[in-house]
Amino acid sequence: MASLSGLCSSSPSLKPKASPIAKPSLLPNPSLSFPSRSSSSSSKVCLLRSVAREISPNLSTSTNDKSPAKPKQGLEKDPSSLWRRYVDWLYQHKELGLYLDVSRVGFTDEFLAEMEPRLQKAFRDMVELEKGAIANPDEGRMVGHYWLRNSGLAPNPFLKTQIDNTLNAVCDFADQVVSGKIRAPTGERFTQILSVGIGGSALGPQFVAEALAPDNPPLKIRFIDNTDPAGIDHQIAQLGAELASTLVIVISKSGGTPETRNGLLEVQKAFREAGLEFAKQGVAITQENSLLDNTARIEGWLARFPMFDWVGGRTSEMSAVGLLPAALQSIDIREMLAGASLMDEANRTTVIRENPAALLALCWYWATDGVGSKDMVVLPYKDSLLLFSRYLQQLVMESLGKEFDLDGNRVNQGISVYGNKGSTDQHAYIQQLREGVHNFFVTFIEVLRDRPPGHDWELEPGVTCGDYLFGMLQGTRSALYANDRESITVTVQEVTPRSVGALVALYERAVGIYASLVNINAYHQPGVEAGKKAAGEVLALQKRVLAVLNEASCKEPVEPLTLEEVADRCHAPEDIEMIYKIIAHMAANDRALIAEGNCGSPRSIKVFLGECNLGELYV
Ligand SMILES: O=P(O)(O)OC[C@H]1O[C@](O)(CO)[C@@H](O)[C@@H]1O
Repeated sequence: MASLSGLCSSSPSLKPKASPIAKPSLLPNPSLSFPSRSSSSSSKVCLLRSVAREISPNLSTSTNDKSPAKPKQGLEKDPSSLWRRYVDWLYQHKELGLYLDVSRVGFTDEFLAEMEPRLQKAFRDMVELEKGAIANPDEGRMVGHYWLRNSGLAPNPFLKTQIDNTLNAVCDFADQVVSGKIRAPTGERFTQILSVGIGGSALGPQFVAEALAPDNPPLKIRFIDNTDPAGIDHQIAQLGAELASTLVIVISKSGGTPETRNGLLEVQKAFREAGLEFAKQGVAITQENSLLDNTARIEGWLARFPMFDWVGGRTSEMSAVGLLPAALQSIDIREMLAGASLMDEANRTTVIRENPAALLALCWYWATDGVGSKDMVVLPYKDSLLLFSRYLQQLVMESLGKEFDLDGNRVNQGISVYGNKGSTDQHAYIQQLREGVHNFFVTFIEVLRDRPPGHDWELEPGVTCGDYLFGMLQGTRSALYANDRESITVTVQEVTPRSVGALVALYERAVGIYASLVNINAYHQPGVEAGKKAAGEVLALQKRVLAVLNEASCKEPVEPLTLEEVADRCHAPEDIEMIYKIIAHMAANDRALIAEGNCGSPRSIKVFLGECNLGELYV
């Protein structure tokens, strides 16, 4: 395309073919304190262990008398009743070292009784789903992410073999890359991974890398997860000469997501400019015969791994999507799968208080009145879990945020999720949570192990840095509860592949159960299509605008057009605002576009191209 310049640019560099019109610049006018002494400086007592008990199937003895139909009263504040509630409801998964505390959510016996049959229906739905029912009716698809960590559950031997073969292929390939058997074309080992993907094809790998990658992984990972050219340039620039030893993993279930395609094209251009052969460093993870798969096959990329039709993007962390990047960072993916599988097993019981995912779903329903009336604030008190809330944002909101229920009723369901990490957020928005608008419930994620053994020290007598983090969590939980703000606490011993696998599985199942409680399809995302379609229409309109301008700019003399004239000639008078935005955007990016008038008053603008005869390019 010809050189470009334009609207709102201070230095229009183009020479319009012929124009009597002056071209003025169109730049717009412009403490918590802790006791410092402790009798024991190295208390190793595990409070949770000391109160954990074998869970009995009896229902709660809570004294609150609320039901979903009634407005909520204040929460239980009597310390001994609260302690009893804590002990009664504490869920423990011994093998996973995972605890779930729902005592600071004020659900009542009446609520439980009301929800019991609905939860039993949800359990039956999950059984059917795991057996291979078309649990995603709109797309006519099975929903099989649970089979990924226990291929024996797959509804037929063909799928089981597909899962096993893919896992073996991922492990083999990762082993060969890490050991140096597979090398970059220069003969060096691969040192970097550049992952290109978006949404479910990025968020899981990002979360897991942040949570589990060792300090010095054999391959370091970075991500292109947008079509922001500056962001892409930044990632490529950061790789510098290491582009030659970078494995580029392009991940897209559909194989046709525009942002991912753009990322790939940009990376391929960088390879060309560096004199590198992309195909020898490219890996595709996508559905068989997708556009991406065909491209990778025809161009002879280094490797291809399958995505399955029955795995959704947001539940794909245990497929090749999540496993390959993790294995290349030497994260133990079989442990991740084992953690997820153990959690799945726990979530198959029909005894509510022994089923952690059901407990979560129940609490979500209680806290949000089953209509998303409150937001879920996720606060991991561990830096490495920073991206858990972002990961959950897609998992929960893309799954539950639906206009219609399964019977076609308009329900506008969903639960908003946000969060960052504690105690950092203490100094950002906890003020509002404690005292401001009461439109949320909190999920604390607690990690008992502060540091690897042998590294801890007391920065003041009896108190370590991790004790402060612990204190901040407990203090925030208590302070919120004192002001009737409900919270759930999920506790794990350590951040390990096993516990991360378990966390992913816990939330995947909670979303499935909750979806059943509110009778929606959690496995499609029709709302996303509207935005994608509209974006396509904007780009099509941009091409029409360019074609119209090209024609007017090829006249002698050049015919500058008002926005109304452009819109009329595009046969799109109703799109005049979008046309203005298109022109402003192109002008801001030095495209071959000259505009006169005042940027701030669109009616005064007249626009033409700095060059004509761009021919058929825009048609
Ligand atoms: O893996 P794909 O097909 O590129 O899709 C990426 C993401 O786009 C969506 O389809 C819609 O945003 C997500 O569900 C998905 O995770």
